[in-house]
Amino acid sequence: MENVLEVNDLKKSYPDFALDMTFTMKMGFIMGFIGPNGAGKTTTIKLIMNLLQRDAGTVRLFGMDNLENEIAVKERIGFVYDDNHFYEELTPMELQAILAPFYKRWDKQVFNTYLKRFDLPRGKKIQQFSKGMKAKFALAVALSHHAELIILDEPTSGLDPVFRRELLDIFAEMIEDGTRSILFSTHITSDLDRTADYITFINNGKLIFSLEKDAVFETYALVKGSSELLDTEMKKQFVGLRNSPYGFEGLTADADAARRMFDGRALIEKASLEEIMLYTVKGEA
Ligand SMILES: Nc1ncnc2c1ncn2[C@@H]1O[C@H](COP(=O)(O)OP(=O)(O)OP(=O)(O)O)[C@@H](O)[C@H]1O
Repeated sequence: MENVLEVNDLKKSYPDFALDMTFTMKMGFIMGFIGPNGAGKTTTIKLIMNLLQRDAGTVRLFGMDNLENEIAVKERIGFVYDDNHFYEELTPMELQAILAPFYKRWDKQVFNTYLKRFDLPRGKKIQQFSKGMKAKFALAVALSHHAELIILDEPTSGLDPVFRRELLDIFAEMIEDGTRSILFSTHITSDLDRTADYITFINNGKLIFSLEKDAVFETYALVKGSSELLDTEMKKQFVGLRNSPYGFEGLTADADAARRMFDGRALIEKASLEEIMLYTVKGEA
């Protein structure tokens, strides 16, 4: 299966932050890109889009180098970033007139269909749109040139649950025929439980994992038991541990090993993405 995106040893350093990232993404799926504030999600996305100069590494999009073939790859990407700056004094129709010539495959009919579907007034200035309307408008633009890869930096942040759900349903619809992929960053891990096929989790500029969602839940588990069960050797098996009213609660990154080790003496439960993120980042929930 073709990789739509290959990020290899991609590096970028700031005085107190260093990104070093490697992961791949297959065509036809939704990948959720998660990590706490400052993990490097926006930096990675900007490097993929060549909006930021990398220090080292490569990015391949549709099998092509993203720098050597910048125009060709961008033609095939729909991009929504967290603070889209459109000319706000323009209306959607006026903005279309400016944007369309930049894309070989701009499709006025598709754009109009999305404006209608998202209830966006064609003749109203964008500055008069609500936050949710602006998010939908950015999405309409990203979807109107037959992009095969949609990259969105926190598309659901600041949106109400109804709106978020609608957006996620649109994502699911978009990948149905297997010819499009979506990479979207978020803090809202519950959005991913429903929609994502793959989860890429980064922390402090480093990859923690990039896995199929089901594999994440098979790999990680929450273990709950009485404190006497824990010795120093046992403690080493945990990504993070905390005391609970009943003893201890901890996250393991090897659920099978924990089952063997505790052999029925502790409760082993499915960990949510939020718990995986909290324990990994803090060492405790
Ligand atoms: N221009 C810059 N100069 C110096 N440091 C920067 C710059 N841009 C980003 N950083 C640092 O890089 C790190 C990663 O930032 P980034 O915006 O990629 O994180 P993020 O995962 O998108 O965070 P958030 O979820 O808060 O949006 C942060 O520590 C940030 O301070």
